[in-house]
Amino acid sequence: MERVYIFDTTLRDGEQAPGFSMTTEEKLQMALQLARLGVDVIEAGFAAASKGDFEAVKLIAEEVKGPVICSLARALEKDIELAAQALEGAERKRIHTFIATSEIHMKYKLRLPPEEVLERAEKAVAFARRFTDDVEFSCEDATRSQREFLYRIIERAIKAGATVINIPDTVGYAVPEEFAQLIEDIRNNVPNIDKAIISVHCHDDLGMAVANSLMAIKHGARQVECTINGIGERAGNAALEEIVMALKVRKDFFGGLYTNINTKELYKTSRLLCRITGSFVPPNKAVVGDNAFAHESGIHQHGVLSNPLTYEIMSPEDVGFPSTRIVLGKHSGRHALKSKLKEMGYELSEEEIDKIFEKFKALADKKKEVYEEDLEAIIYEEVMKIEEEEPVKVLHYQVQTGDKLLPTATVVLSYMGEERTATSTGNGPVDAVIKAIQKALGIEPKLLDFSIKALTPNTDAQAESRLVIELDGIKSSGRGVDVDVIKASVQGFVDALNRAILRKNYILSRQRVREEGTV
Ligand SMILES: CC(=O)SCCNC(=O)CCNC(=O)[C@H](O)C(C)(C)COP(=O)(O)OP(=O)(O)OC[C@H]1O[C@@H](n2cnc3c(N)ncnc32)[C@H](O)[C@@H]1OP(=O)(O)O
Ligand SMILES: CC(C)C(=O)C(=O)O
Ligand SMILES: [Mg+2]
Repeated sequence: MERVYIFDTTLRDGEQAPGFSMTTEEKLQMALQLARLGVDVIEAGFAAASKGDFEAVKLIAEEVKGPVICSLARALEKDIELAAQALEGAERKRIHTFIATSEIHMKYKLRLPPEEVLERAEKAVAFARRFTDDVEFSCEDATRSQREFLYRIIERAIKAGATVINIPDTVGYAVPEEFAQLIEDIRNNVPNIDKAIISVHCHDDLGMAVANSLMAIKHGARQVECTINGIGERAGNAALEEIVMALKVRKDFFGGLYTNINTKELYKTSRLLCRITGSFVPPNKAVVGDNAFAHESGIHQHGVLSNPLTYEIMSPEDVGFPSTRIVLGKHSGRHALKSKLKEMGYELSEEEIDKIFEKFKALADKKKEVYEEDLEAIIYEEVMKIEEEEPVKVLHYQVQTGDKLLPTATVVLSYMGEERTATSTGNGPVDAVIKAIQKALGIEPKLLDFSIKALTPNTDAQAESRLVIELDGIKSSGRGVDVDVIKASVQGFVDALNRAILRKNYILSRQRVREEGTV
């Protein structure tokens, strides 16, 4: 078994993408999570970039234990000195210095002849070695560089003391077979290559960053540079979660290679980054997207309900994803519907299910997803043939809140026609009003999920609340919409409560019928 080192550059290359800048505190929070995830190296930033980035690298170096902490630096003494200063407090530190090696970069960007680039690379590595014996050297734009020149600069960098040689596909130009050949060629043509670890750093401009990284690993690279959710310059870097899970799921193909990543932390890490940057991954994103373990079509749902392995090559638990999600929509079938109804507590005859299925399909043709509330409406109408009166009705509520006030709410509601009043405080206005409703009813349902979102991007937008609660073992969901977020939350909570109470009554009446043997 051979280890592949995971070098995370979310906080350096990832942060370079427009809209992904993080504050020092946010970078620290992310670095602590990366340490829990088990990455081997955290590239915490580019100390010479700004005072803020210097502070972030310094704070991470002092606070985060476990991984090697690294700072990027140009092949310049001033950059390397700043990197070394920022890293002083680290348990283990690495300086990562780089210079471009392609003709186009050397000619137009650096305006330096190749021999001068060779000299600078060598000097930079030797200078960095004064501060640490862990020095990484990158040949920027390696995939568009001349092979012979690459071999020479790598050899010189290793002689000068580089312990890791990174081969970046800076502009995402390579294709997997060609990139694998480049790694093979470096292994075969750089005489002292055995004294350094080969690393790769791929960009996704043509959507091949992960494929290129994996092929390089297959051909001898033992460090891979990547980012959470694949964030990074332009189209991004290779996604950490995809590389790690590919190595794990396809260990048959990758021949005994392993990483030290605790894959159960992957989803949490991805979501933390989304929350910090305010940028969410697309639903179809591999490994961590909302739909990565969701199934809407009937044939797939039937398969997954019988055995998840029919349509899932990894389990949601493996990556810390909440669970497989069976989504009811127009492509769903009877098996999924039956399973959902059972989960909701309804045990219905085949004839009843047929009726519900017909109505469900008709509804699904009109809307994207059919929720529990929609199914319940069909059940009440088609099976129970009742128009239930809502057991709980909020008649009036009042909330006091402010930056120097303890949020307090008073609620007047009716429960089965009986008027009740209660007052409660809470962490915020929504918490206070929900606690007051619970107090008035003398119940404490568990709040399993609560989200509130604006339906349009204006300050006067309608807010939509969605809640899932559990009352006496019965799970139910509710929804509320209003321009006032507190009112939308109250509506959603009461909606979920009413559904739970009605469902409980239904289950009890069915039980009674079964016990008495009458209809
Ligand atoms: C592929 C990559 O991801 S590389 C990393 C990219 N990341 C960043 O650039 C983020 C941080 N960067 C910054 O904050 C700024 O660019 C700084 C502070 C580093 C430099 O800012 P400035 O001094 O104003 O220079 P500016 O960014 O305009 O130009 C870059 C300079 O660095 C030089 N340079 C670029 N790469 C290197 C290198 N590896 N080694 C030495 N010099 C380099 C360029 O030739 C140019 O030099 P010049 O000013 O003599 O023309
Ligand atoms: C600094 C280097 C490693 C880089 O980010 C790139 O070449 O893409
Ligand atoms: Mg890069």
